[in-house]
Amino acid sequence: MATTVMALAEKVLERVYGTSKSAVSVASGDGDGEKTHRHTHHHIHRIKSYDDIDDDVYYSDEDESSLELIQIGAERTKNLLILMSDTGGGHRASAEAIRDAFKIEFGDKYRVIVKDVWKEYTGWPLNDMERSYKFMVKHVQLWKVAFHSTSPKWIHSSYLAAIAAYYAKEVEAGLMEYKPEIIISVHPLMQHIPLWVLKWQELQKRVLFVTVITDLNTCHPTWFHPGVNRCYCPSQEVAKRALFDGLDESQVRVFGLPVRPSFARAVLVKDDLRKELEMDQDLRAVLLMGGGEGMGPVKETAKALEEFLYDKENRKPIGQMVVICGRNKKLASSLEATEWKIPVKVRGFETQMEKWMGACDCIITKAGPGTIAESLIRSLPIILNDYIPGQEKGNVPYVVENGAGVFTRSPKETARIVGEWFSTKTDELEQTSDNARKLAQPEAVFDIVKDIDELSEQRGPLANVSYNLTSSFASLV
Ligand SMILES: CCCCCCCC/C=C\CCCCCCCC(=O)OC[C@H](CO[C@@H]1O[C@H](CO)[C@H](O)[C@H](O)[C@H]1O)OC(=O)CCCCCCC/C=C\CCCCCCCC
Ligand SMILES: O=c1ccn([C@@H]2O[C@H](COP(=O)(O)OP(=O)(O)O)[C@@H](O)[C@H]2O)c(=O)[nH]1
Repeated sequence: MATTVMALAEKVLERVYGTSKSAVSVASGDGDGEKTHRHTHHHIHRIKSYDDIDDDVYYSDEDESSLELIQIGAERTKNLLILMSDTGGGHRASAEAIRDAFKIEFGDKYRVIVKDVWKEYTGWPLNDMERSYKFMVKHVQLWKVAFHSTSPKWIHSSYLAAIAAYYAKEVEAGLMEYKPEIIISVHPLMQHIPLWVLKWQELQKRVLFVTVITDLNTCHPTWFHPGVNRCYCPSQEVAKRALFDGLDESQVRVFGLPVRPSFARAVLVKDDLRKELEMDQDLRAVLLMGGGEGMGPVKETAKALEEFLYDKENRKPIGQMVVICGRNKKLASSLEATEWKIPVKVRGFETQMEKWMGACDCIITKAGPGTIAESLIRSLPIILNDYIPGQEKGNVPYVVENGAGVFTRSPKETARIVGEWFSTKTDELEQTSDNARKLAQPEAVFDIVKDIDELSEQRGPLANVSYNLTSSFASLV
């Protein structure tokens, strides 16, 4: 069934593009006024941005139909496009981790661009995924049904083929804008359509396409596409699923979930961090958060913590709390307006998560894979207080069975555990922290970028071929 759908999808694309490839026009118009306008705009932007950022290459664009690239110098910067979407905060965090690791390891060898091609190049509903996703995860039953009902290959392939029929040209325009020699997808819905576009444009052999999975366990099968050059799995559990779903062993690598190098490489001293972040120097600290969107029972948990971290008899706090609300502004302003009996820091979206984690002694969070992987690197014992059905469900046993934390949905129970960790059960806190450290994979992002570089080097001169735009993307405009 799935093979039939794939074949159908290709037929759909063939229909979309028509019989002649020159019909795949970015700037020449296709009869659809609005779309043509959008394409033309992108094209102009593309030429501008390339001139702006590239010192080594020059483009001649007097005639848009014969875009040429003239290469100067032997070592040329390679274009690498990372496809992500802000559905949650984890995909962007992983994309940025990969971008930063490329910079650290390879300097200017790669020009890395992080893009949400759906948002920038397509229309509804794809360009509004963030909002739709937020709505769906708020109504968990809806998300549960959507997640599980789209798991069979033939179902999600059909949906994606239908979307491809409508938006493949736009996606292609998005890819063309950056002329990537390497594409990295860090999102479950960014394999199929870009790969179909590459295949149809006969670029599949020239452009390296890899997937970096950002779910630790029960991920959606859309992550697994047999057409990728590599599929980086963060855990053995995910690798097993990839093999089960038809990927070959040669395609699969297990290095861990990519976490920003600022977590892995920075030497952070708790006392210094607390001074910098204006926290109490002596009290143990708990970090409370709910992913990039500030989801889950954050407010209730903060209130319960206030009770359990306050010694009523001696009228003094036994701990302090940091609440990071992410993009949830309503939550932040509500917590900021509260008076607390213990020292509390309320923050919005923080860009230096490694510092806040480094300054604390344990963390309470929903089971987001990014936050979990980062907490492990900082050796933070984890209390998971929620999970999104489907992709995050498996993160709970991943943490609990490895002794790196506990799971409870009850704010009171959560606060009780923290209260004990900070008073009578400090040994348990230490032991859980040790277990977390053992599970951490701080070097994962570097292993991933080195492997991609190796793959790209193995292709050798092929990179030049793919950059010969007259024979690839440019021949299509
Ligand atoms: C026959 C029954 C029909 C049932 C109705 C289904 C209608 C289809 C509607 C929605 C599609 C749902 C897609 C499910 C696949 C999702 C795969 C997946 O794992 O997605 C996860 C990501 C979010 O990333 C995760 O975030 C977590 C934290 O929040 C965590 O960080 C984790 O690590 C991340 O992986 O979800 C998405 O990006 C999904 C966005 C869906 C928004 C839906 C908007 C509507 C857009 C398009 C409609 C058509 C979609 C077709 C999709 C095709 C098949 C899957
Ligand atoms: O204020 C914030 C809140 C969250 N994050 C990051 O957002 C990501 C959240 O990813 P996760 O997979 O945990 O959950 P999601 O937000 O995708 O649901 C992690 O890297 C966090 O460090 C951040 O940088 N600043």
